[in-house]
Amino acid sequence: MSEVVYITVDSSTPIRVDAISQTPNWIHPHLIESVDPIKGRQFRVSGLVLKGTRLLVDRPYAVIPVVDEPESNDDLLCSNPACNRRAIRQLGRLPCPKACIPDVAWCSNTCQSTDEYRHEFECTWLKRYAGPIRAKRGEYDFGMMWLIVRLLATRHAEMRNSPASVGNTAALKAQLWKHGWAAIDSLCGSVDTWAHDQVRSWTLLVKKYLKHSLALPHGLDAERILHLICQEEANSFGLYPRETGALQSPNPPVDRGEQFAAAVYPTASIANHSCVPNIVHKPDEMGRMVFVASRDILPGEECCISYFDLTQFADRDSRREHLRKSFKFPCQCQKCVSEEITQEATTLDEMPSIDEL
Ligand SMILES: C[S@@+](CC[C@H](N)C(=O)[O-])C[C@H]1O[C@@H](n2cnc3c(N)ncnc32)[C@H](O)[C@@H]1O
Repeated sequence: MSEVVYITVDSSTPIRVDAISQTPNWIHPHLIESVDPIKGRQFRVSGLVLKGTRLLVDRPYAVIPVVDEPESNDDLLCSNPACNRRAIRQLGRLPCPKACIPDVAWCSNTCQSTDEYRHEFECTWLKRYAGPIRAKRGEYDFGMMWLIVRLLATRHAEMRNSPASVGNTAALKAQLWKHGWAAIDSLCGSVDTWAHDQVRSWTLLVKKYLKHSLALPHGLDAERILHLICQEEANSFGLYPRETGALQSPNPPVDRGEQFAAAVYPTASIANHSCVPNIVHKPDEMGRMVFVASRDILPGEECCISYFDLTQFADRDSRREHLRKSFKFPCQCQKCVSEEITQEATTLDEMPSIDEL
């Protein structure tokens, strides 16, 4: 299949994300990983990358649909993680034979049978806990926990297919890019980042709903699952129909649309945030995260995405407030750092001099 997707960064120059094929993952040869002392891991480029160049196509390790009224909603994604396409009712989508929850569906018989082993892992848990969690804790906590269960379900399927890949740390260290569970295992995120009350609430959720049991046979201890929640919360992406990170949007600005899914990506999660990003990102029709350069990027430059819709939080104070509340880090991007320096210089200028005192 050869499909052309246009990502519009400004109305005059459409960026062409060319021929996204069926290849699973793709990383541009100039894209490298390095470490920043403040931000941690980051993407850089080792050579010039021109505007419009595709830099990354990354398959999700786990995805959940985020839709209202799943029974009638054609935005519901196929549960087979190798597919993730829309499961359209009129094209004969299939619900779970055990009727676990209406949010689970497959676009075809092939996808359903391919996904049988992985889905079996989540099915009993969903049937038993989805209703009570939704009723007692609400949709956000349910989605967060289901994403954790789906991460564990993919790990479960990965262990069956290639058990060595889950535990062979020496071999994994030799790889340039980590794959599979090893990549998820190395995601940033720790309990220290979160408020005490938040950690306590997650600890209770782990104890009540996510510990190793017959309904959830993951074999990991409660501390590791709590750490996985912290990793998921620091690294998951909302999936939206239009691109995130366009700086010069058309007038009037076009937002990125309604969220239809949430996902965790092994490689895309290395990207740090910038309020002046040089990458736009958008999921393709299979839920793979696609990064495209939104301007020319010079050798050695950091490549950043925007973690939120820049059309919604335009001024400095609303950006900072949103980052602090939703992402829990003080932004150290080029724009925020230079605004900080300007602010400090203005404050110094406004202070009375010694002669005036
Ligand atoms: C999705 S991860 C990005 C990769 C991460 N740097 C790592 O080491 O794996 C998000 C985390 O990176 C850090 N980060 C990302 N963008 C940042 C920014 N603009 N300023 C400071 N820290 C940032 C924060 O710790 C944030 O919670």
